[in-house]
Amino acid sequence: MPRASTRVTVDRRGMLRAVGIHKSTSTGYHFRCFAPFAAFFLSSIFHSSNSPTARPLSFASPSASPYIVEAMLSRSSARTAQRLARAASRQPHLQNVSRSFATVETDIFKPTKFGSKYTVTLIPGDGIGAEVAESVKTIFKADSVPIDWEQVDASGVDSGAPGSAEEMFRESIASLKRNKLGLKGILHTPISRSGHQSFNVAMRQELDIYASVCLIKNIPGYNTRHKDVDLVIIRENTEGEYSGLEHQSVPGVVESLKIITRLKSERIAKFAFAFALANNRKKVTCIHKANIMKLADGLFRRTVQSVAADYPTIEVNDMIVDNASMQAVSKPQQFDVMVMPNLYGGILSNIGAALVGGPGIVPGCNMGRDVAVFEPGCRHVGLDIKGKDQANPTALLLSGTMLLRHLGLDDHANRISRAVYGVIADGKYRTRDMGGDSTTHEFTRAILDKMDTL
Ligand SMILES: NC(=O)C1=CN([C@@H]2O[C@H](COP(=O)(O)OP(=O)(O)OC[C@H]3O[C@@H](n4cnc5c(N)ncnc54)[C@H](O)[C@@H]3O)[C@@H](O)[C@H]2O)C=CC1
Ligand SMILES: O=C(O)CCC(=O)C(=O)O
Repeated sequence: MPRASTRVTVDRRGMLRAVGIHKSTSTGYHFRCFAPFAAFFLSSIFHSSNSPTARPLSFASPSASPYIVEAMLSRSSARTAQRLARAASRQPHLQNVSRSFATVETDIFKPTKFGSKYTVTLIPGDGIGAEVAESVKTIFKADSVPIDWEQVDASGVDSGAPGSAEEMFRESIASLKRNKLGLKGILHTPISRSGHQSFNVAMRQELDIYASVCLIKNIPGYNTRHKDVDLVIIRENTEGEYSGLEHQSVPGVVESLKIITRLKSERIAKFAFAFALANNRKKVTCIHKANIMKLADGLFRRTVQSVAADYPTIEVNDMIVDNASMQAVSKPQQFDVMVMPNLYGGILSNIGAALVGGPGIVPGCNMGRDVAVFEPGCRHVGLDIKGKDQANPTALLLSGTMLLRHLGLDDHANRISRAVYGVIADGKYRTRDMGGDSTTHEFTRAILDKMDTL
């Protein structure tokens, strides 16, 4: 039977490092296994520090892409990491040693792997989904990425066939439960049809992929109004305003329930602080509206503050969501990691996307205890440009490279992301949303050509 463990170490700079070891006791076959650490995905798409010595906890080798540093921890190893971080911060001598600290047996999940290939669920989604998913498949194939896609064409668009949308949705959930790992576009939710539940939301709730991570950072060579934007939006994904509990008390009076629980607030807060710690980020800002929703957002805010006490090395502050929106467009550089309830995350990830170039370039993921689903961080369907060969595939491609890193396939991730950034920096091929006139196909071709030169 395969067994897995995590070794957590503190390096000579006092940084925590975790290495997953997957052991097959029957074959004696050992390999480094990154992907199973789904419960805490700790990621920053670019190197977040100017200091050459300050490297975040990372599975990427020091020679990996200068842009990308990512790390993952299982739930239990993350807990251990937190404990060790506290211990290390109290014991200065630990900052100067490099030693193996602990071995933790974990309840890690195991993505499906046949032979040397992973099976990953691919849900292209509605609107531009098919086109950008095609771009990902083409580029991954060209780089011989060891992934077999299990594609499920779920859709929120009403096809008229009774039950078919629901059936495909159920199939996508089954596939994700089986494979533990997915790449997903966005499913449309008609505004006008009452009673039609959002499949996106239902999926996050059913799989309990509770932590949405949206990476907002300027792309080198693509200038927007603000420079040096580098912030991470961590959003509770399963409750809050998205609980879907609404009813009409009497005609003309609707009650819509926002659910905030201490348990879910605590786990998203822990995720945010563990993320900050692991990625050498300095500050966590709690976004809320506790001046008005004193009970709900008050609980969220208090919970974040109490979790913060376990992370003395990370600065913490909080900000009312209205002000945060204004601050984000006027002085986004003040933000580092931001943690918030569901709806505020939707709004701020849209503001964030606009700061750095739009929804077409912002990657993201949704992390749970058992399942990880990578999807564009700013979740747009793009029905208006469906089938027009105009979509920017960057957001899905970079979400895909995050997935590769999650699997420990750093070489593939580095090559692909370098090619994407390289093409954007060259400026010759850019899609319309970035001010160019390249089609999705031309942009994809340019990335393939760039990969040949790397
Ligand atoms: N309407 C829906 O069914 C859903 C809406 N949402 C939420 O609502 C927000 C807005 O959604 P919508 O109004 O449906 O936005 P949308 O899908 O209409 O997108 C807004 C604009 O951005 C463009 N765009 C988006 N992605 C692009 C890409 N990759 N390349 C080039 N252009 C791109 C679209 O063409 C469109 O002009 C989302 O951020 C999300 O938070 C989320 C899921 C489903
Ligand atoms: O699924 C939908 O229609 C909306 C969900 C949403 O707003 C989001 O994913 O941010």
